[in-house]
Amino acid sequence: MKEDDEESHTWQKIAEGYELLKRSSSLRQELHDQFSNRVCGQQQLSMQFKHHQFLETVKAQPHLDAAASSQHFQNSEAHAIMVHNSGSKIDTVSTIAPKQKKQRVAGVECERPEQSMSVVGPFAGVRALFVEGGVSRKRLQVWKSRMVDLGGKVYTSISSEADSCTHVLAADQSYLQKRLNLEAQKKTHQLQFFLKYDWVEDCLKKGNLLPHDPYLLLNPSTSFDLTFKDAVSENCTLALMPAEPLVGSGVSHSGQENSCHYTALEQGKSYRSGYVEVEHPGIAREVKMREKASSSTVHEESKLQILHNAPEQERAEETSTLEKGHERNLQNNTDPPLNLNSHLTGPLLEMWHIYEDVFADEWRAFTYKKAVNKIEKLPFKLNNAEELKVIEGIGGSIIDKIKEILSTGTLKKLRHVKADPKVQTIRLFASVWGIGPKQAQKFYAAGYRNVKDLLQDSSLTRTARIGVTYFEDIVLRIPREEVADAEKFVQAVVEDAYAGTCARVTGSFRRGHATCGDIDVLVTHLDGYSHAGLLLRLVRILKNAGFILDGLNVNGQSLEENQVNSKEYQDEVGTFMGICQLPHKPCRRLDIKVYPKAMYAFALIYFTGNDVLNRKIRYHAQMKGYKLSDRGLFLSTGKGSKARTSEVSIPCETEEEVFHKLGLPYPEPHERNW
Ligand SMILES: Nc1ccn([C@H]2C[C@H](O)[C@@H](COP(=O)(O)OP(=O)(O)OP(=O)(O)O)O2)c(=O)n1
Ligand SMILES: [Mn+2]
Repeated sequence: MKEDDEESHTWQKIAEGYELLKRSSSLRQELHDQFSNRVCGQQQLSMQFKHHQFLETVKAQPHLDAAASSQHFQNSEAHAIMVHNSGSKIDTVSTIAPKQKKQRVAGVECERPEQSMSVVGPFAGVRALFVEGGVSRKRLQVWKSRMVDLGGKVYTSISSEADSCTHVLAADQSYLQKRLNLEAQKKTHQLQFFLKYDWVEDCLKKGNLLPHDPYLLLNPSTSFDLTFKDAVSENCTLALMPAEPLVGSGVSHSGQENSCHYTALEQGKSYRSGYVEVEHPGIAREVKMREKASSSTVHEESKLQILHNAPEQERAEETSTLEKGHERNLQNNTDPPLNLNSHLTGPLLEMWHIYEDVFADEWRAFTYKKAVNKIEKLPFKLNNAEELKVIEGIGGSIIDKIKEILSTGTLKKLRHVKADPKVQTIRLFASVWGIGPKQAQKFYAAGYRNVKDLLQDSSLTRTARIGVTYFEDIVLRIPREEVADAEKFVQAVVEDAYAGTCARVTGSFRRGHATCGDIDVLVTHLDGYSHAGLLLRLVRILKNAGFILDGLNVNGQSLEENQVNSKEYQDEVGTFMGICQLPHKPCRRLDIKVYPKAMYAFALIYFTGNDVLNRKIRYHAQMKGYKLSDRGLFLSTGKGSKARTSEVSIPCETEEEVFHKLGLPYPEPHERNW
C-alpha cells in the first residue's frame, strides 16, 4: 500500500472508531475509565493517545462528525489506539502510528521507545514494573518483551512523579520488600495491583488478561514510595537478546576463542526464522552492564596490542560500571522456545522464500514475510486462526492458510509448488552463487535444466561462472574444524609474509556454529597504514600457496591496476571473493576483507553478525543519534533528506567500546545468534 493510501486508510479507521464512540456513550465511559488505568479483567477497553486529545474532543463535541474528526486530528501527533477486547477476541478499531517515537509517560521512561506504537492487544492499558529476582533474567526479558508486543508498557525506572504504573510484578513478596522502598512514604502511589509473575505467565499462555485475585502479593490499597532500593536496577540500558539461541553446552569462556569446542545448534540459513523486523525490535530488555571482556576478547586485545586511549576518567567510569554489573546472560536450555508457532511459521516461511527466490514476486513474498514475523512473536500457541484477525497486516488469505495448517497439519499449496519441477529447477539455479531469482527464471525459460549446462550460456557473469564451476562443493556446509584449519593456514602465511598483519575468521564460525556456509576472513594491519594494498598481496601469496583457486578481481580491478600508494587508497577497504581449498578437502567459498585498523572493531562486529543483530544495533544506534556501519560510528542528526552524518567516526578500538558507546552490554560472539 502506498503511504497516502495507508494514511487515508488509517484516517478512515479512526473515523469508524469515532462513529462507534458516538453511538455508545457507555462505551465512552468505559474508555474514560480505561484512561484512568483501570483494567477491567476480561472486558477491556483501552484508548491511548497523546494528551488524551481524541477522547477529550469526542466528549466535548458529541456532534462532531467523522470527517471533521479526522480533519481535526490530521495535524496533530495524536496516537490513538482503541481496542475492544472481549475475552480472547480483540477488535482493533483504530490505530494511528505516532510520529513521536520516544515516549515518556508521567516521568516514567518506557523500556522500548516504540512500545506504544500501534501495538494493540490484551495488555493494552497495563503499565508494569518488573521487580527483578526469583526468576531467570532471560525469562523475565521474554515476559517483558511479550507484554510489550501485546500492547502493554514495561517500565525500567520510576521517578518520583511516576503515578501511572498499574501493575508491580515480582516473584514473591520478599522481592518486593527487598527491592522497593515499600516502607518509605515520601510519595504515595496508588498502584492497583501487586502481582506474582505467574499472572503474566498465565495471561501469556491464555492470550487474555486474567483476574488478579489469585495472584495478589499485596493489598491493592497499599501505598508506598515506588523507588528502587537497588541503584543498579535504575540504571538499566536497552539491550538485545537472541531470538534463536545456540543450543549446546560447555561454552568455553576460558582459553582462546579459536580453540573453544562446543556444540552449537546448526542453523544454516534457518536463522531467518528468528528474524525480527528492525522497525519492531520485538525483543528488548533491561540488563545491568555485564562483566568485562572474556578471555576471547583479551586474546583479541593482546593480539592487536590495542591501547585503550579513552580519557582516564571515562575509563575509570567504564570500569566501575562494568565491574558493578556481573550477570552474564548465558542461554538456558530450559527457557521456553521463543517461537511458539513454528508449526505455522515453518510452511509460511517456505512460501515466503519460494515467492522471493523462485518467482521474484516481492509483493506475495512480503505478505508471507509479514505474517511470519508477526506470528513468530506471539506469546501463545495459536489454536484458532480467528485470533489472528486482531493483528494488523495478516489478511484473509494467510488466515485461510493457517486454518488449513491447523486442521490438516500441512499446506496443500506449498506441497504443490514444491513438487513442481519448474520450481525445483529455478530454486536450484537460484541457489548457485552469483545467480539471483531473476536470472534463474531466465535460464529456465531459456531451456536449461541442470546447473552445469549453464556454463554454455554466454550471459553468465564471472561470479556465476565460478558458482557453477564449483557448485557441487560449495553447496556443502564446512565443518568447524576445517574452518579453524583454514584460519590457521591463512594466519601462518600472511602473518609470516607481512609482519603486523592480523587475520581471523568471522561470520558464523566466530559465532560458534558447528558448520559454516563459507569462510569469512577479516584482516587488518596493526600499524594503522600498511593495510593499503595489502589485500592484493595477500591474495597473490595465498594463490601461490595453492590455497586460493579462483576469485573475482579485488575491488573490481585487476591485481596490477591498483595504485596502492595513493592517499585515497589509505582509507580503502578491500574485498576479495573467491574459492579456496585445503589439501584433500572440497573447494570452499572464501571472502577476505581488509580494513584499516581504525575501522577494525566496527568491521569485526559487522562481519561476525549475524545480520539480524547487525540490523538491531544499527537501529539502536539510529535511535541514539548515531549511524553505525562496518566502517565506524558516526554522529547523525535528522532523517531522510535532512539527515546529516559526521564524516569522522567516534574512535573505538574494540568491540566492547562500540557496544559501550551504544549503551549496550557486550554480547559474546556465541550470543549473537538471533
Ligand atoms: N546482508 C548481509 C550479509 C552479511 N552480513 C554480515 C552478518 C553475517 O553474519 C556476516 C557474514 O555473512 P555470511 O553471509 O557469511 O553469513 P554467516 O557467516 O553468518 O553465515 P554462513 O555460515 O551461512 O556463512 O556478514 C550482514 O549483516 N548483512
Ligand atoms: Mn559466513
